Amino acid sequence: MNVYEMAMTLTSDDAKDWIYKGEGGANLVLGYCGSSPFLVGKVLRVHKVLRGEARSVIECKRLFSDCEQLVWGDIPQLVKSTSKEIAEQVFAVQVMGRLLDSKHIDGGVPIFVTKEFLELVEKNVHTQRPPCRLHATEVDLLSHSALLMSDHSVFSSGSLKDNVCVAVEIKPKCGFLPSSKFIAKQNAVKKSVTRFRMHQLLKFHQGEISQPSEYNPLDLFSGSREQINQAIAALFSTPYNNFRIFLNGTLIFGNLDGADSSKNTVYSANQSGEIAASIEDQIKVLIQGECGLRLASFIELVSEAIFRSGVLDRLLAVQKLDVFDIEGTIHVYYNLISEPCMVCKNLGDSESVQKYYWLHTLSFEESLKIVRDFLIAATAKDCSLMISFRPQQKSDSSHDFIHLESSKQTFDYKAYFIDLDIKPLDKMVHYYKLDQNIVSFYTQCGIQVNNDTATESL
Ligand SMILES: O=P(O)(O)O[C@@H]1[C@@H](OP(=O)(O)O)[C@H](OP(=O)(O)O)[C@H](O)[C@H](OP(=O)(O)O)[C@H]1OP(=O)(O)O
Ligand SMILES: Nc1ncnc2c1ncn2[C@@H]1O[C@H](COP(=O)(O)OP(=O)(O)OP(=O)(O)O)[C@@H](O)[C@H]1O
Ligand SMILES: [Zn+2]
Repeated sequence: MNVYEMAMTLTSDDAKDWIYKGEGGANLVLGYCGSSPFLVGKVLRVHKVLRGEARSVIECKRLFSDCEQLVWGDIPQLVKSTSKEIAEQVFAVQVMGRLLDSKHIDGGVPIFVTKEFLELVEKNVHTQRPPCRLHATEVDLLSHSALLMSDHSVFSSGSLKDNVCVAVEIKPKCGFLPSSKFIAKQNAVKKSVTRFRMHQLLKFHQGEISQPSEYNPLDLFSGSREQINQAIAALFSTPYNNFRIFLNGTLIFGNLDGADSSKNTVYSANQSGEIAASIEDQIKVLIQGECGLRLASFIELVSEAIFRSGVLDRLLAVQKLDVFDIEGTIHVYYNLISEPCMVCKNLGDSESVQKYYWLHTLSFEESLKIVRDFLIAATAKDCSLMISFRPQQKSDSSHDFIHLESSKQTFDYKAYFIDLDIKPLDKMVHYYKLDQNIVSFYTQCGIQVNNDTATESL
């Protein structure tokens, strides 16, 4: 059955029931505030386009290029998708769901939306959109559909009234150090300093953030309770677009936009104290205990959920499908598009030429697999994890749960990945250039590198 057949159409009359929830670079996310039982506890993910991007270009653009049809050819439903929303749903469920465990995936349901609905919604949320996002992007009024998903910032999407829920959203980014032999000698630092750390320093230099994040993805993915705890504590200090907390679906910590303002979210000692006190106060509906201890208990709860669920172990395994690193995969990409390799063209020494030559001898089938795995890994490096908690309800013990000794309470929890979008093949050159910029900035700055907690002299 076509997914649209069981769905519905949102028209101008429905627009008033959809409120601003958040947005990233590519999508605007709306929360439902109406009373339709089918929609309570749902969010709507609406596509955006770059402001001013020629409509005719978008209209003509096919969903998948010829080469992408080959890359994803063994998932017929994906390449035959008739809308971006269907492609997103199929990719999330059939590709990412199989790798990450379908229990943590919500593909959503594509539903029809009229142009008038999109226009009205865009107008209604206008004042809440962060200026930088508003300036750069607008709702794609030519979309005929949007993705309806469960709101993972609440525990149970059916009835919001019945219980208290605190949820965290974490964008963990890449959790391992690459070891590919195709990493050039001058870029060897990539094997000892995380991409996240180096990118933070570049963003700081470019004025995008006011201080590099204290968060270290290696801690979060370490599998050690103590290090996971450290990672969560660091996310509290510098949340940027990597960390948010919601109370009953409303943001209480971090920023909605995931863009400039959140990238500038650095708290002074005073502010940190005030914010910690405010969070302490707000989470008392979930966590019992003395004031001053509840936040630490909450961090312990989040860490324990990550530790016990193993959800990041799976994510890490998917990220590691990027075996060759972009420095190897970029050559293979040129095999696929049947164009002369722009990287080999600029190689100086014959040793490197020989090293990369091997990649150009791979068969088309082998090249397809390498690039495909790289793109899947790219999605896994950019997705977010939402974990929602509620006090355990005796009547319903079917959920995963955690007993927290510090507050002597038991909590149900659920973990879902969001933003499992397919990455376009034509982003490969961008990936290569950005990687080279990140690493060359780091090395040129004369940073003393011994390990990931290197002494930096910026
Ligand atoms: O390249 P990165 O690591 O900066 O990741 C981009 C993200 O930046 P950030 O996490 O802030 O560093 C970026 O996030 P922001 O827009 O900066 O919040 C997007 O997630 C982007 O993906 P897409 O182009 O929307 O599909 C992301 O692009 P991809 O690399 O995942 O394609
Ligand atoms: N199913 C959901 N439940 C609750 N909140 C959600 C859900 N999906 C998205 N959100 C909120 O909306 C924000 C933007 O969503 P999303 O990350 O999907 O946008 P995007 O444009 O694809 O992001 P990116 O810039 O990373 O590509 C998220 O950070 C999250 O706070
Ligand atoms: Zn090459």
